[in-house]
Amino acid sequence: MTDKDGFALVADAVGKRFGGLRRPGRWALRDCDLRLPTGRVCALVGPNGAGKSTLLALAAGLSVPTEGTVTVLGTDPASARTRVGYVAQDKPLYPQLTVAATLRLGADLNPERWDARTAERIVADGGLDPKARVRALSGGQRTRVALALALAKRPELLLLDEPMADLDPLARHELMGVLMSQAAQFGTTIVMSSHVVAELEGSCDHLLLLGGGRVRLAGETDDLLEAHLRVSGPARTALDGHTVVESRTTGRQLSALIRPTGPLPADLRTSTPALEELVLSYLRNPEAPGTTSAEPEKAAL
Ligand SMILES: Nc1ncnc2c1ncn2[C@@H]1O[C@H](COP(=O)(O)OP(=O)(O)OP(=O)(O)O)[C@@H](O)[C@H]1O
Repeated sequence: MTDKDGFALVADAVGKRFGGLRRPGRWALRDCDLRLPTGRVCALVGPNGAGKSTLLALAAGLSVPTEGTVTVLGTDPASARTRVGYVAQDKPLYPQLTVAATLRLGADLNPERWDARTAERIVADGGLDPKARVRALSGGQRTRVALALALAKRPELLLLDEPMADLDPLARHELMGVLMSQAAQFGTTIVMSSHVVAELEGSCDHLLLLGGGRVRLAGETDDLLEAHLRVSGPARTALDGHTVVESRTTGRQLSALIRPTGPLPADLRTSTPALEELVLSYLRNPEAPGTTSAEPEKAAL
């Protein structure tokens, strides 16, 4: 038993810097520590350039960290590759192949684990002609083929980089349902980056928010929501001692999103924020201190 058992994805002090030794670029990821328990559906959010794709590529074993270690399914990412499904942001496929030939290639590359029925059903549900060439498909149709390949592999960890970005609303709804049923049926861990937070609400039970290459929020969604409060009350109310993520005063009214660290002034009204509101507050306030474990502050209440 190691401290990494029970986790699908672990990052220990991971940093990634692009560029060569002579001209090193900026850090795309820095001091990244995270522990994602097995079986979770994790939303990976953050502004453009935050490091989401970089983290997913490291977990997929397509790139190596400059410092620190990434552990996937208890081993190094390259060794875990057959047990991991990865759909990159640009959904790379062979343009000259037909849809049917693409699925056959998936089956040939994954002889042990291939679930042909799942692949064929996902493609058929999108009304795709198996004889159509990939180059003739729309962006959303290509995404469907890429998701069919990744899901048919029956991965233990599924890494999806903005999988829903170019799907129409019905396709999003349907494929999100397919992902959720895969997670429920096989205990698949899913990490899914997205800019549409509302779409992740209700599906994701874990949240990872990156900002400027660092982890700002990480934990079970319910714990993170419980650790925060939306408060409103008289403008002069002092919030000293509490962690203020965002605060606004309009006339004589104060409204704020905080992580309380003890009892609050009696004249404040409080409510639990929605996930989208929580994420937007952190995105609007890049300097607000994050938390990677909701427990210590809750314990202080
Ligand atoms: N191959 C590369 N070479 C040089 N810099 C890179 C490379 N890939 C990413 N970066 C840089 O690393 C940082 C993180 O990029 P990354 O693509 O991981 O962000 P992201 O959170 O996925 O962004 P987005 O939401 O726009 O997709 C950015 O500053 C980016 O310019």
